[in-house]
Amino acid sequence: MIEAQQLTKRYGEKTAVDGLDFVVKPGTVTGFLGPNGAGKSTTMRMIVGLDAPTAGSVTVNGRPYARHRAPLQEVGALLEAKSIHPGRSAYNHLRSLALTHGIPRRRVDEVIDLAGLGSVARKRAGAFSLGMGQRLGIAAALLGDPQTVMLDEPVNGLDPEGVLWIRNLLTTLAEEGRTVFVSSHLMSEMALVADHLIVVGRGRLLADTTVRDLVRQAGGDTVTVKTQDPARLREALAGPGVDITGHVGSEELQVTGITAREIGLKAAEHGIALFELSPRTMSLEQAFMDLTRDAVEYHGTTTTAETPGRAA
Ligand SMILES: Nc1ncnc2c1ncn2[C@@H]1O[C@H](COP(=O)(O)OP(=O)(O)OP(=O)(O)O)[C@@H](O)[C@H]1O
Repeated sequence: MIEAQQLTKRYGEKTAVDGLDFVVKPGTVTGFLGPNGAGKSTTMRMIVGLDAPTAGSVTVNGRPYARHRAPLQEVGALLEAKSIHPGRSAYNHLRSLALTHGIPRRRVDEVIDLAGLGSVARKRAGAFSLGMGQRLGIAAALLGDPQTVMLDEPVNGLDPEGVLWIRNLLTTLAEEGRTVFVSSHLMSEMALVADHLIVVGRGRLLADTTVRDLVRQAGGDTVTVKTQDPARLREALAGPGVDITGHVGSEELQVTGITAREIGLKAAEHGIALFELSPRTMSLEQAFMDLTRDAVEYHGTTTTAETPGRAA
């Protein structure tokens, strides 16, 4: 559990985080969303004591991070700043972290496997691709088997397989009852993995809601599903508030009132093959953009500068 109360950080004139109140609960994936410069990384740094709040407070499992006797076993964090010696192997990096925190050696092997680093664990971390670096960072975050896991933009630099791996990992960690807090500036990514969303803009709280409610507010909770067995899928998904339409004989259904994730899980539970599962993400992105429009620090422009003509 992470609890922020009137959490504030000022850098000189700049207020990066402005009176944030929120609670991140265990057993679910909470997405921390906001446009660039919204204050997500600053908030996360304060959660693990890398930055001190100017005002307010933030606790992890009831205490400020620094007051925990074994913080690595309490909170595992992947923050953007990497502190890995480039000449050291992934294995040695994790091994030394484990040694200094009283974590048994077998846990190092476990997280190496978990992060899919087995084949490169003995190579120099300095030669790692961005994606491998992310995996190593996540392995380090999980080393202490922490109850709370916090990841800042974890899918950055990952290939599609890595993105899928992260999604499954986050869901599994939440299912194990852990608190999972993950930042992103991509609504579409969060919609696939998070149950709850905390949205910030210019350091302020803009929304603290479920993905489902946000989508519903935006009127965009229709999911297109293509399946081998539409009749059985209809039966499996039927429930209060769920509406399913589709042409007779067609493999395609339009489903409202239930998320794509829930549809996927139900289909898997009933052993029904799906060929397509697409939430109407445009309206989700739109909901996010509407929410954060006034809070975006750096607006792009659609007018491009004139390119100087080439001399004939
Ligand atoms: N050390 C610092 N000194 C001065 N200003 C800072 C510092 N760190 C962050 N800021 C400013 O605080 C604001 C919030 O930054 P932060 O990195 O927390 O945002 P973010 O939501 O994580 O953004 P991004 O998605 O781009 O990573 C920005 O305007 C940033 O320029």
